[in-house]
Amino acid sequence: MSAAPARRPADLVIFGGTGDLAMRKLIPALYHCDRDGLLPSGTRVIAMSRSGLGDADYRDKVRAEVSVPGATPDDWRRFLTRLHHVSVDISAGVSAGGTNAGTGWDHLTALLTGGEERDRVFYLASPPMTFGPFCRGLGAAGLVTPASRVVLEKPLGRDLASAQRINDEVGEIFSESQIFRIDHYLGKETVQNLLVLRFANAFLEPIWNSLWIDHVQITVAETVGTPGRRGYYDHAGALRDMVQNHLLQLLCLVAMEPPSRNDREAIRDEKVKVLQALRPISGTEADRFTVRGQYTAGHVGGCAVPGYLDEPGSTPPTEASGRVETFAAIRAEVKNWRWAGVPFYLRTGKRMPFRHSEIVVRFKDVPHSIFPGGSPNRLVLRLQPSEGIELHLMAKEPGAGEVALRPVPLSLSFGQAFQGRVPEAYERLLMDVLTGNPTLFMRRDEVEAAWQWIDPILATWETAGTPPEPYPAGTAGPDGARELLGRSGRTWHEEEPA
Ligand SMILES: NC(=O)C1=CN([C@@H]2O[C@H](COP(=O)(O)OP(=O)(O)OC[C@H]3O[C@@H](n4cnc5c(N)ncnc54)[C@H](OP(=O)(O)O)[C@@H]3O)[C@@H](O)[C@H]2O)C=CC1
Ligand SMILES: O=C1O[C@H](COP(=O)(O)O)[C@@H](O)[C@H](O)[C@H]1O
Repeated sequence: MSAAPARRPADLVIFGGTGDLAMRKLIPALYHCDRDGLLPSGTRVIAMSRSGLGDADYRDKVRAEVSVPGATPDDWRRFLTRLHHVSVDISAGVSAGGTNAGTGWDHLTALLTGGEERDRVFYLASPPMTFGPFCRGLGAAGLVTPASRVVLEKPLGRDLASAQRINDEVGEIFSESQIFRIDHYLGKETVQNLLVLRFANAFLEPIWNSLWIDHVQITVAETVGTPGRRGYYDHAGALRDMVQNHLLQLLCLVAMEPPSRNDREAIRDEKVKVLQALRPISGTEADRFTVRGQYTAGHVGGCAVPGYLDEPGSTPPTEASGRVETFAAIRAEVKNWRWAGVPFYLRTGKRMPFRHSEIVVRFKDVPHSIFPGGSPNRLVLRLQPSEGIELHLMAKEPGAGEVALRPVPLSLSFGQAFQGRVPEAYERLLMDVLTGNPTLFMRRDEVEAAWQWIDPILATWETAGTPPEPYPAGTAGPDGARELLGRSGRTWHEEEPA
């Protein structure tokens, strides 16, 4: 495991500790950190929600709902003793000066201020509109010290204006160096490896530009739908949930200039420049260069699944549910010297036929072909389900007679090359927060530059008055996504010869 162990015990307060993110990702990641000996003794995880659970109820809930392959009873026992739960309703507010008896804030204060001194990390795994009130609550309760840190989950806000408002509200309580804006894609091994591939190998840089590269495809396809998440997803959609953050971060890492140092500010400076160079897409261009879809009933992995509108959710579908996109595809362009004229095709969707996330860099045709057939080289960076890199080269099919060409992949599988379990992104990132390393987190200007580009697309979609194109669950998205590339004679990677 590459993460550094924490040196001092900490209190990690997870606001939203009963939610989907906490139960599916954060708690399993913390379990692994604990099992790998990275959490000093005395480190506690304090979950917060309105649920009214006590410590014992919360531990039972975690044990019943969280599954960790290979977990042992002893490891569970030790880990569970670290868990606590505090009930609080953020909408009830908090008042300064200790008049919060019975609100949950007094309970949190007692937990954090009694006993040995620990680092304090506040992880906001709750809807973004609760971030400001929660930080105000912490400030009023006097719980923020100069060494405290706060982690903000994505998407930060719904648009540029709300992101700025939340950043301002959080900034009233925490300084920028205390704020860790998380995008868990930056904690994935292959994503970090992209920087190493580009900047620790000499051969790629000379061809990493519009002279050699025809286009780039970035795909994050999921088989999961959104059961139980309607309350969140109806107000988010794929553009806010996935493109504004994960896909744009991937695009930045592919397109950025070489930073002068492996240093958090140098890397973040280069990413911001890419976001600022994105060609704006609005009005009629949004119709030409973007596609949105919503899944209907279908089959995924041989099982029948309902459409988005029939997903069981905490709330019944509304008019907003009919307009929300579960699939988005965009033809983006980075307007600078290196990338002039190179389309970056971004695509993400729920209920796709396979879970696969990848970046495909498609090179240009050879300038003069002396063999029949053949196809351009492709560099494929696989993020999920297994992580690895493939370089598709042209090779001659064995045999006499006329030369026949076939693309053959040179493959590197991280699982095979590096023995042992590859840590989940959240393990790495949680340890970075606990040890105070912000390199893989987003700076305020990055998040806001991303919204600046997303906003006009959102505005066009919201005023369009047309619903997203339907696509059956288990298919590769609406027809429009194929047409987005097809207009230029290109095809999505999975439709090219293997
Ligand atoms: N789920 C995922 O895979 C990912 C989610 N995220 C982000 O994480 C955040 C949470 O998402 P998710 O876990 O899916 O959402 P959920 O709706 O599943 O969970 C929300 C959590 O916040 C608590 N909460 C909500 N409102 C209040 C309130 N007023 N006072 C106190 N507690 C409150 C809820 O508890 P209760 O209702 O009991 O009070 C619950 O614990 C979102 O910002 C999302 O974008 C980011 C990456 C991945
Ligand atoms: O941030 C989010 O990410 C998950 C997908 O994460 P992955 O690591 O499993 O690829 C997505 O399902 C969720 O909707 C979104 O909020």
